[in-house]
Amino acid sequence: MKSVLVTGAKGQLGKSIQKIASDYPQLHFTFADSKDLDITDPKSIAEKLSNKAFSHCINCAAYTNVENSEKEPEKAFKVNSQGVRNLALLCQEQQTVLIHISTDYVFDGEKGSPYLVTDTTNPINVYGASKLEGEQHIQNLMSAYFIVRTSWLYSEYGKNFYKTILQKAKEGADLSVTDEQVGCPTHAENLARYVLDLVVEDRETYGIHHFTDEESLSWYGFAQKILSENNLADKVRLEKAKNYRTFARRPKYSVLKK
Ligand SMILES: NC(=O)C1=CN([C@@H]2O[C@H](COP(=O)(O)OP(=O)(O)OC[C@H]3O[C@@H](n4cnc5c(N)ncnc54)[C@H](OP(=O)(O)O)[C@@H]3O)[C@@H](O)[C@H]2O)C=CC1
Ligand SMILES: Cc1cn([C@H]2C[C@H](O)[C@@H](COP(=O)(O)OP(=O)(O)O[C@H]3O[C@@H](C)C(=O)[C@@H](O)[C@H]3O)O2)c(=O)[nH]c1=O
Repeated sequence: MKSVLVTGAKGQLGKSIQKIASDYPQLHFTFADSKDLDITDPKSIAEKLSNKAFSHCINCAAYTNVENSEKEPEKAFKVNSQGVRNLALLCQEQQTVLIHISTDYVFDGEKGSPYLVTDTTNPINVYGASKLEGEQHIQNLMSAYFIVRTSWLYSEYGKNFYKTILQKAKEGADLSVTDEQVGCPTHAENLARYVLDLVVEDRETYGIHHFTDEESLSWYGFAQKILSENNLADKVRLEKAKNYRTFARRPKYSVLKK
């Protein structure tokens, strides 16, 4: 039986994997949150990853606060770059296949058409730069790995754009949302199924992969969809924001091509 370690298990992807784990009875799961396993601490990783206990490790641990990453870049790099390096070293030593999740924000958004896995990266914010460094450590240190880039994750768990918009709408706030960035919102459960299928199917197509849901939208378009799915479209005022103020720059167009 394949044995799968899931790090960052209390984040939205980690929880989505836990939700569907019973659909994969052929896999044995160990879920580790940041207290059980801190990827910035090599000793903490080695306590779990020893004696070749795991065939696969799905790394859901990350520093995902895009705005705070600009203010505290060292925190983003510590987890998304150094932490991932620690994990890659141990996985390589233990012959554990690493399935690592990365982001559309490794691209600058200037291409204007969907990004291929072979396209040049050029992050324009700290979070994207830290995630790119994480990817590079894995590529340099490992032979059996999947780097799965995805985008605009949402789910019932954690903090995400879907929940923020819904919350604001339910409070009766007027909404002002940018239409200046386009990407593919992706339900975390669909990504969870994709990564678990990678494990089950024993694929050895190692390297970088892109996985997103199909529809590309602006954040404004996504907000429209969220309101209409929740029968709130007639009840809330939604306007297109021009120059919505943020600390971090974000790619204008970050659709990923599978
Ligand atoms: N959210 C999104 O829109 C997107 C996310 N991604 C990537 O997908 C992956 C999953 O994202 P998502 O589930 O949304 O992220 P979340 O922020 O919901 O979860 C991340 C988890 O990582 C944990 N964590 C943070 N630091 C450490 C550490 N040092 N050691 C162990 N665990 C740690 C956090 O725990 P705690 O809260 O206890 O610190 C948290 O539970 C990440 O790699 C992210 O970069 C890619 C594209 C889009
Ligand atoms: C909440 C809100 C956001 N916005 C804008 C700000 C920003 O430009 C855009 C998205 O906002 P957020 O800050 O919610 O999303 P952001 O944190 O940028 O989301 C990103 O997270 C990381 C982890 C990823 O890897 C990316 O794929 C992407 O999902 O929408 C509005 O215009 N109006 C609003 O009311």
